[in-house]
Amino acid sequence: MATNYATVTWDQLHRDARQLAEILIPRGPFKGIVAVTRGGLIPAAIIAREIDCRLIETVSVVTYDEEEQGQPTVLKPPVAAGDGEGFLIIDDLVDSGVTAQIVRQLLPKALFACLYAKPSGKPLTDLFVVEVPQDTWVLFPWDTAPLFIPPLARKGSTAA
Ligand SMILES: O=P(O)(O)OC[C@H]1O[C@H](OP(=O)(O)OP(=O)(O)O)[C@H](O)[C@@H]1O
Ligand SMILES: Nc1nc2[nH]cnc2c(=O)[nH]1
Ligand SMILES: [Mg+2]
Repeated sequence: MATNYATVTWDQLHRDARQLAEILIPRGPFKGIVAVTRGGLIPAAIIAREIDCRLIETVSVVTYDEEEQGQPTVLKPPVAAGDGEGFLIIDDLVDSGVTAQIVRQLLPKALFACLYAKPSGKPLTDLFVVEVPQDTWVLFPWDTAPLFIPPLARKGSTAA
């Protein structure tokens, strides 16, 4: 389990994805985007809109169950992207870098970009927006929901 948590809101994610799109434009144009599902799907959709790219392929890699890291499994290969030449790979984040390494092996000629990078995964990315400490678990907007919390003054009160 992580020691710390960092919550990313929809607004923040949108801003970070637009910032990544801005630094990607001079590296393009791209034939298409390969989104690493599931986490890369929403960032890829935002970036596709900004860089004006309509061809989206997916690669599905399952590595985590909740916060538990397991053996990575490729559920769907990115067949439409060939060896990756001219393609851009988008994921939400790199943590250990295992997922990025597998995707890079499948698409050796593609550019790999993500929004957030922890130190272990950083060397596996070509571009990212924000570095996150290794001991921090990023909570994406799709992982969370607003929750009622009682006012501080009522803390410890037995009243509902
Ligand atoms: O660098 P790593 O240690 O490999 O971790 C990063 C990967 O972990 C998460 O995916 P996850 O396996 O949880 O699947 P999901 O995207 O379908 O939620 C995240 O979306 C990255 O793809
Ligand atoms: N949501 C989420 N998924 C991950 N998969 C690997 N690391 C992380 C993380 O920090 N947050
Ligand atoms: Mg993922």
